[in-house]
Amino acid sequence: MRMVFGVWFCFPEDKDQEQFTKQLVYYLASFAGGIPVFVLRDYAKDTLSLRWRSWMTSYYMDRYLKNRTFYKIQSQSIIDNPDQRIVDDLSSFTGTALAFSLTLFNATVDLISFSNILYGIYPPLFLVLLAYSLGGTAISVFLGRGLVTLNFLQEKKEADFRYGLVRVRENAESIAFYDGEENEMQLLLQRFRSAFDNLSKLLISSRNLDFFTNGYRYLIQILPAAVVAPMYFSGKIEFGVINQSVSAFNHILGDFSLIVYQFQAISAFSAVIDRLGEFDDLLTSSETRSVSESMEEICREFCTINDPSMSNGSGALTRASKLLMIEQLTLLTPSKATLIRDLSLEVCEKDHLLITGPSGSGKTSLLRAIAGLWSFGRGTIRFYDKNTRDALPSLSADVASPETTSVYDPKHEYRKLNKRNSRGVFFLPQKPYMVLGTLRQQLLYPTWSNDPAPMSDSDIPADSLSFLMRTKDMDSRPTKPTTEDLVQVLEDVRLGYILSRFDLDSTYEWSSVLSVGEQQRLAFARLLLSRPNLVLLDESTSALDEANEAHLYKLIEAAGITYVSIGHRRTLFEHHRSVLYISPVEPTSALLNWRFEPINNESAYNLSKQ
Ligand SMILES: Nc1ncnc2c1ncn2[C@@H]1O[C@H](COP(=O)(O)OP(=O)(O)OP(=O)(O)O)[C@@H](O)[C@H]1O
Repeated sequence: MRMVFGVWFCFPEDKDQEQFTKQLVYYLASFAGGIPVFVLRDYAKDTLSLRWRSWMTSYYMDRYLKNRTFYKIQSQSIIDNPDQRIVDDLSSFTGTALAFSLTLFNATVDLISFSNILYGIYPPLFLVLLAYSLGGTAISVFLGRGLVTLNFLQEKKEADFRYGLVRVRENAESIAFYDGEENEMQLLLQRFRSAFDNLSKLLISSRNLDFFTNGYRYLIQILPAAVVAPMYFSGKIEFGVINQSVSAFNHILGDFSLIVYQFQAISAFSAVIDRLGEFDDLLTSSETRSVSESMEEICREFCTINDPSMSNGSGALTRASKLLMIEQLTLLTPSKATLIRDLSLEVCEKDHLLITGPSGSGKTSLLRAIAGLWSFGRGTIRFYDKNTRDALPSLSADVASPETTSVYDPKHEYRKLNKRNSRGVFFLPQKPYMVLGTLRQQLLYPTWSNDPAPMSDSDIPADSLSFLMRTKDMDSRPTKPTTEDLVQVLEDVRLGYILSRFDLDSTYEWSSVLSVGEQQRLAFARLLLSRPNLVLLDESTSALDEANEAHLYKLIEAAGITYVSIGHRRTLFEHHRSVLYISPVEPTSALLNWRFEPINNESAYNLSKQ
């Protein structure tokens, strides 16, 4: 704005008052017209930036959460702080990219307008200015070359420090029990110091660059007056032309020196682009790998068998009741040590299996492989979905896999469906996971979200962004449990009493306000609501007393859910039909390190003694 009005409003040196008044009116009129234009331009820029950021955030989150990329990044420590890249980097990328584009556009318009003026007054001045700014740009790029790396590191270190503080918040109770404040303080200070040291280096580099930038900016200021003044004294030009040339010179200098003046902002922007580029490459490679799933050495297959096959004699019936088959499965650690060798087994309906063995023998890794979270090894894991949509008692859910197409192929009995997950299988991890939200949301997780009934397009507010209004795929969701169902299931898992303390719709930090045993019972409540065909339980009752453990196992058995549990407790044997005992692999032996046995009182006793 200053740029536009500054040149128009100058005093006429011949004391022509009429001309002065005319210019004053022009000035005020442009001022009145210009203000809304400039304010609305900034508003439009910020709104566009916000919308762009919203779209990019939703796009990146989608890819981050797809194909379990978030899990791979975390478990293999592939890149640092993906959360910071999604929150801060995307925000500054969209904001800065638009601001730079606008600055570039303004500079181009400015350059075109003022080049004519300056070139008309004295062409060599224009050429000197061009040479000066090109030289200045080259020197500032040379002096500031380390700034991109320093900015990159600064982003990382700040994010590491913030993550350290988040971990203290998340693990407040454990830290308080350990009296670990001093250690935490040291660890956090170490992270902060690292950010501080890097920032100090960044400030020194910026200061050095500033010496040059300021010298560059002010050294040349005298040039236009020095060159043009002799022309005025010799009467070749009028007095106002000196002002005009100085002003035009400064404008063109600013336009040509965009890189010099904005170097620090540009280097910070480059660091953001580097971090986002790294993240984007990782997400793309994860997507490509999931497309070529057949390349994975541990092959997971999902098969659907049609109901008609169940009536084709007893053989077909046996086959139809199969839920899970593992063939020749060898599990390795990332460092290629063998955990489990050539495991083959099958789990049929109601054939509840207990997996046991010493700590570190690979039980959880086996469950991870079944869930598709562990890819080190080889072999086949096959899930069967009988498509028995109405075979289970209907508390509230219909769990037959909605993603599969029921296909009966008489030649092969089943067909590979190449999908990553099946709604017929549910996993309860060792550590109960409580989502952020209400008690109702805890219970509905992960099958339903707490959104209201299906939204039609007309329900979506006109100004909302469609990509932020995501709901779960309606067709694939079983019927949502009612409030009565939720209360009933809490009673079933003996958690009814918490309703006197918390409302179903109250929000708390549930992992802090519920005991671990209560959280485990809540996880069973989720399971009962979802009613899968098969559940894999990883020490999911470890925090419970024996009476509650027995009660929960009876509940899921009565609900028709087949379960595979990992556990060490002797009491677990009575709830299972067979046991898989895994022992640590002997590096020098080629023998199998597992044993599969039906459970009877004697074997239960012997195995529990090992
Ligand atoms: N992400 C990983 N990277 C490297 N090694 C791992 C990883 N996860 C597990 N391991 C190793 O694999 C081995 C088996 O781990 P796993 O968690 O399957 O044991 P587990 O039998 O379930 O033990 P526990 O009974 O103590 O829970 C362990 O030695 C463990 O250190």
